[in-house]
Amino acid sequence: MLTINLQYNWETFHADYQVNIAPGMTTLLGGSGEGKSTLLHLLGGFLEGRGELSFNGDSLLALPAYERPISTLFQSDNLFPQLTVWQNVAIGLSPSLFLNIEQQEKVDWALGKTQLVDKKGRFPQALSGGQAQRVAIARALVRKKPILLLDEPFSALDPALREEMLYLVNDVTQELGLTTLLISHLPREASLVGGRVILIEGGRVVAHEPVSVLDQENAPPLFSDYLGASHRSTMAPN
Ligand SMILES: Nc1ncnc2c1ncn2[C@@H]1O[C@H](COP(=O)(O)OP(=O)(O)OP(=O)(O)O)[C@@H](O)[C@H]1O
Repeated sequence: MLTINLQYNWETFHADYQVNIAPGMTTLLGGSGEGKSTLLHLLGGFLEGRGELSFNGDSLLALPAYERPISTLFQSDNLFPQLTVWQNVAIGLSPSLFLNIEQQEKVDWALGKTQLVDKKGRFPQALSGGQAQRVAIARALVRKKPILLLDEPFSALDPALREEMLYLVNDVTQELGLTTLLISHLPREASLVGGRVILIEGGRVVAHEPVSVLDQENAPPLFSDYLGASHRSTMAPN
């Protein structure tokens, strides 16, 4: 269980997040500027918050980002351009890139899981956007950190590929028992991956429900307000 009680002040924006997150998929929904990324950055250790943050009873707040049991995938810039696909994954296990046999097998396993075996000698500039994000997922997989944070990593991809990535994330979350948090602007992405949804407004967690509430005729009021707005925006061309 990920236990969050975190405060952070931007100049004019005061965030105060209180929520407990169980293993599995959780999608963070909310309008632009309501505080979704701030929460992910606090969890990842990229912003220094006050309060409490613990995972299965162990406090994480004093740990620097690289010592937290967390992998983060950003929208882009997840790869090292001078390293091959294989090396970009291997660096998740060893910064020196000297891997023992067991570690090499893990890299091959992650490349298999993300269907990149035939791309392992390529450099990032020779990959499509979807392939590049699969490499980033493969690296997160070999690190075997129990918490995975996804800050809209697939928003630049076309809808079909985005769906494929979300299925992959969901698969590995279930298979490895991860606690995965995904920021999305699209409620249907939450429905696609299942699990739970959190609604963020004004720097607070204002609702935390099973994803099925999104499909209900009468969703809880806060969600129906949000869905009213986002249903219109999802009608816009992609
Ligand atoms: N670098 C910054 N400097 C000052 N204020 C910031 C900064 N980043 C965010 N904020 C403030 O924090 C609020 C929440 O920002 P955040 O990026 O967490 O929202 P978000 O829900 O992820 O938005 P979006 O969906 O547009 O990415 C913003 O409305 C803004 O007031």
